Amino acid sequence: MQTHSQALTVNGLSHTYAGQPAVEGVSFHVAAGEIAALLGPSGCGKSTVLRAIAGLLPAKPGVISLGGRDISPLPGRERGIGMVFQNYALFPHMTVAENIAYPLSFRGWDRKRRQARVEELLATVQLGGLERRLPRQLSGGQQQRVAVARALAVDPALLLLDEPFAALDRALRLDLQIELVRLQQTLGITTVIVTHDQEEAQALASQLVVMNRGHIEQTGTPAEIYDHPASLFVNSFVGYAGKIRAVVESASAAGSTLKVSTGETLRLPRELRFAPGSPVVLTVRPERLSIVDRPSDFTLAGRLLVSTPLGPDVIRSIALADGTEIKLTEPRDLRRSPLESSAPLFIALDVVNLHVFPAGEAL
Ligand SMILES: Nc1ncnc2c1ncn2[C@@H]1O[C@H](COP(=O)(O)OP(=O)(O)OP(=O)(O)O)[C@@H](O)[C@H]1O
Repeated sequence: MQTHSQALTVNGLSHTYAGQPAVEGVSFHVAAGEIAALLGPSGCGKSTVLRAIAGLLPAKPGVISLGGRDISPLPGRERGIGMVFQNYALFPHMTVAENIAYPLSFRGWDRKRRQARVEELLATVQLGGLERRLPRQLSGGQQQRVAVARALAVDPALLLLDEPFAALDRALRLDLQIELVRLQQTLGITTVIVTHDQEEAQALASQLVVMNRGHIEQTGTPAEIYDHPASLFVNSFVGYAGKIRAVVESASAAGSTLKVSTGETLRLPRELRFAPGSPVVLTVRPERLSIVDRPSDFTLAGRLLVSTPLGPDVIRSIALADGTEIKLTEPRDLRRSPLESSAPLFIALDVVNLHVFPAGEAL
């Protein structure tokens, strides 16, 4: 099966529901053949953006172009877009074959041509032999594949998926995620997926568009966003980050000094763009912390609260001197004697890579 994937550009998209702004000034670009994820908490406007791209809502104002052509004035049906909704929206009284063929009848395809296309699509989504079933006679995963096949029927230049795995259990979700990536790579179709699950977004997409309260916080590859979050919100939403409050004491090219909420002083070997006296939040990724025997300019004293094994790693919850809790992960070392709960210890921070944000930023 061949597709003609095209680049998607959304520029300055806004939408209001009954005078209430839902999304404002949303702009991003997805290269042809790429898979992008619109990621953010419930209610941040992801589905609204997707529906506007699909032509189900007007982009007021805003320009949406596909393959360099402004499609904003076109009705949804003429945009060359396939969409899979959260609940799949299959017609319950139609068979699998009829559901998939539905968009083709609008295009005036005759019966024979429709049949051949349905067969091809059923093979693509590995549902051969189930064409006469009704949706209720299928599992959730099979229903989702029918919805994907229907979205692909008209050979769209863009595939939109709104929380396509939300209704499925964890194990099946992983299988279908792998299947979707394989299908997307085989077809090379430009795809935008909406999800509130950051792990799902990182696993599926080569580009993340992180949204918060109707606007975009950051776009970038999963690694860029994880390693260089543009805001405290992004840092906290994509992956876990421990948060430690501090006040900047001095900041110069030779290094910066911070007074931590625990009363301890930390030295950072870099200049911070904060004036002395600024309240800040330090964020630390669990895998970048380590337990050490002795204090230094880069350590904070802590107490082990609990250790939980997770596959090859162990996750440790640590309380700092003022009660601030942070998490640390390290490879499970079977040779080492287990750390005792409430044992005093020192946490070495990765002072090169930790992030510093203004304390006033919403968490
Ligand atoms: N039809 C509607 N009428 C009025 N307000 C709406 C409508 N649809 C969405 N909203 C509001 O617009 C905002 C964005 O909603 P949207 O569904 O786009 O968010 P979302 O990020 O997709 O959320 P979720 O993950 O929960 O689906 C929310 O505040 C929501 O309550």
